[in-house]
Amino acid sequence: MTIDSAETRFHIWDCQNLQPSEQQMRWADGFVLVYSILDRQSFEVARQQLAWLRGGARATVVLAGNKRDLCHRREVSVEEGRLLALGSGCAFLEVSAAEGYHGVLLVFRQLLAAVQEARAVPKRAARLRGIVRSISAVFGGKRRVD
Ligand SMILES: Nc1nc2c(ncn2[C@@H]2O[C@H](COP(=O)(O)OP(=O)(O)OP(=O)(O)O)[C@@H](O)[C@H]2O)c(=O)[nH]1
Repeated sequence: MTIDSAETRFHIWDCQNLQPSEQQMRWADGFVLVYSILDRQSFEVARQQLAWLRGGARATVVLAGNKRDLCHRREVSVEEGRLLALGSGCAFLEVSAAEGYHGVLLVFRQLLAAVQEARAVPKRAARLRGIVRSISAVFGGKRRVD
């Protein structure tokens, strides 16, 4: 897939179970949780999965409400989806997989951005520690910064 003129290859593991296995958790850089906006039960499943994913590993997640083309039959409001994502600190989109590939492309673009952001945060923290250490060395401070 070409995103911002860079070629990005996604390997997708379609996970049907309620919780990903340990192997899937180790394998994945990020997760897309999809529910149908016509089906409240699928939203509740996504809520459970999100709680589980956000619990231990602080996984990178994008929440996607699908079938937006059928919004006259909607059971889950856009606000509910947005609120769930907001409370879990993940990205959120409503899309329609039936109306061409653009919505799906947006989901994967969001996922890539979230994964890149998650990877950048520890690097930024490490850089900051490096700067603080340098300052401590210059001023001969004894304070440890780990
Ligand atoms: N109208 C509409 N139909 C959709 C959309 N996305 C999927 N569908 C339809 O919903 C049905 C289920 O789609 P699947 O792709 O099989 O969904 P799934 O969740 O992977 O299903 P499983 O393989 O059983 O887990 C199919 O008939 C699709 O054509 C959408 O955005 N809009």
